Amino acid sequence: MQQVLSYLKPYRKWMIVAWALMLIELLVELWQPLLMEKIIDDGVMAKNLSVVWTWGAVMLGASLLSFAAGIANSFAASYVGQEYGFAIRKHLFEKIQSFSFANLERFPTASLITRMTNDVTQIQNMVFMSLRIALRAPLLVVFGVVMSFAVHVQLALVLAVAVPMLVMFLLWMMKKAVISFSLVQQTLDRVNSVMRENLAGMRLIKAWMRGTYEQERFIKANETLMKRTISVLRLVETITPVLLFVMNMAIIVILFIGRIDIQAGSITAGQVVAIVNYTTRITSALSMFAFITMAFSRAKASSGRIADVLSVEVDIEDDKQACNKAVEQGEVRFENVSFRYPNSRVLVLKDVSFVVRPHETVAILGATGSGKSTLLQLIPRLYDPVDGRVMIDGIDIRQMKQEQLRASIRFVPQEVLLFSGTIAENIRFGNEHASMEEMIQAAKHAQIHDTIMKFPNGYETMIGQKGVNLSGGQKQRLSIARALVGMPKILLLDDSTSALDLKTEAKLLKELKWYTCTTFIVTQKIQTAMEADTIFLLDDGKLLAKGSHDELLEKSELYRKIVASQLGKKGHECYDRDIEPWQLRDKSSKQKTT
Ligand SMILES: Nc1ncnc2c1ncn2[C@@H]1O[C@H](COP(=O)(O)OP(=O)(O)OP(=O)(O)O)[C@@H](O)[C@H]1O
Repeated sequence: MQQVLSYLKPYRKWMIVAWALMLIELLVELWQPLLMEKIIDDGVMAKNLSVVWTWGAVMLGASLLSFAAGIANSFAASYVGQEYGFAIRKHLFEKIQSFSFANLERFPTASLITRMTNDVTQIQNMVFMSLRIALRAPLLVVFGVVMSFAVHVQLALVLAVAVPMLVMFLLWMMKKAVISFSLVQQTLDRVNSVMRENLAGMRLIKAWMRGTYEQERFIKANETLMKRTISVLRLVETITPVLLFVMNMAIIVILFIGRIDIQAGSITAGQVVAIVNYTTRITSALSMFAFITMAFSRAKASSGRIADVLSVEVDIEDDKQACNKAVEQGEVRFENVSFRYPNSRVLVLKDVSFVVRPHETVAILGATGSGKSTLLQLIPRLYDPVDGRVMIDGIDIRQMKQEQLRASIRFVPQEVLLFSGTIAENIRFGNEHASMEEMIQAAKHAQIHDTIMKFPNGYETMIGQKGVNLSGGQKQRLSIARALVGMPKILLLDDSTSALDLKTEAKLLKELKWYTCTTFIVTQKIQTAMEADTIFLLDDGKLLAKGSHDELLEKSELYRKIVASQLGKKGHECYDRDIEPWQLRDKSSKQKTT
């Protein structure tokens, strides 16, 4: 809570103003029963109309002052609440942006969204309440009892018994409510997560007719949320009836004793009315506790969840002495690199060592799950190895500024992610300063320019969320264009040409030679690998073999098997470099069918 509340510091002045206004309201409220006492005893009972008029006017003026202070306090409280919410959301967003992949994996996306929206709103509400009623209510209770003693000690004793009992009861309820509200919040996360998965996978759900299953999943999550919310509301809703019962009993006792004392002449009617008035004001202040309890319990649960995000130690940060040098050559060296994902004990890369010279093209082949994507992700330092080191241009990348490192690398992940916006905006995501010519050039090299020109609005064509209105191959080529426009020193293509036909892919790979960058291409296709200068053969996280196509045919049994399984030919026949790779596939498939 303390960490989250520390963001209130810049609004201290406004908070003081709000509390000062609240104090004016409180003072008027505490003064009013005394004014009533005066009007009743010196005016009504003494039949002195001028006292009634004079003190009635004072009471009216005090009420107007309290009303104005209340409105001004509301404005100040809303201002602080909104500004504070804005600041926390901003800090949360910045913190999440600084997360490494490993940090991100700790929090489900839906949970981060709930924390940034619903949890921040809960804290905002608490701040508003703290400035508006949360402090006023307890002060009113304490000073209400004190003032009652000032009016009449014997009658005030009734309040001195009832109020502490109720306060104890409220504290006990608050403790229980905090636990229940944190459960509600977790269930809300679950509902958000089911909804998010459902919306993201709607096409698959419809195509596979899994609507009923999804509906049941949602109903289950929604039902749990409803039940938990009802149970916590029931808890909180018992507060007001208990409160009213005890305070009404207190009023009956005060009136009973008051009647006897009036007859005995030890108290005036005005004093009894004043004490009853304090009692009703204390009751209303205590009943605010139900709302305050609710708001504080929710805010406590929410602040814990927000603090969880804010206090995450970002595990990939720039070293203080990190060099601020851009990548110049693009030489990539792995020295005995081993890696396991933070949430796993299994080594995914095992003692991998290699050097890739600047401007060389490397194809990475290997079975699914052999660690190809993982190897690529270590180059822009999305994760740090558990052993060994990754070096670029002779510098350990942990000694480089991440901004410099990543500015020179363009990573095209396996799963294409496009943003809603125009095609031009999506390509410029790779280089916001790219001119139209540079953009077209990148699109041409990525073999997507002609397709774009066929769209009625060309480069201004709007792309739907995640590129829904594009084919798989179009999306892949667009994401490659986006990488090329950044003129990278190191280009990482993670199976990014899998949806392309062999002819288009071969053209694209040829155009890549125009770029003076070191290129890593993860692929499952032997024809793609054959285009590279060097092929890495990964097997179960180990770099089993490396070399050119010819060298691997000679020295690797596994490579020969892959070649034979894909091309339907004996390895040595693939030496025939007059045949374009896509022709090789066509030829082999024809052979198979004849
Ligand atoms: N974020 C992660 N957390 C834990 N384990 C992971 C994570 N990502 C991948 N793995 C595991 O690491 C291993 C290597 O995965 P990787 O994605 O690098 O394989 P790959 O060779 O690229 O596979 P594919 O060809 O299917 O894409 C797999 O066993 C996978 O289950």
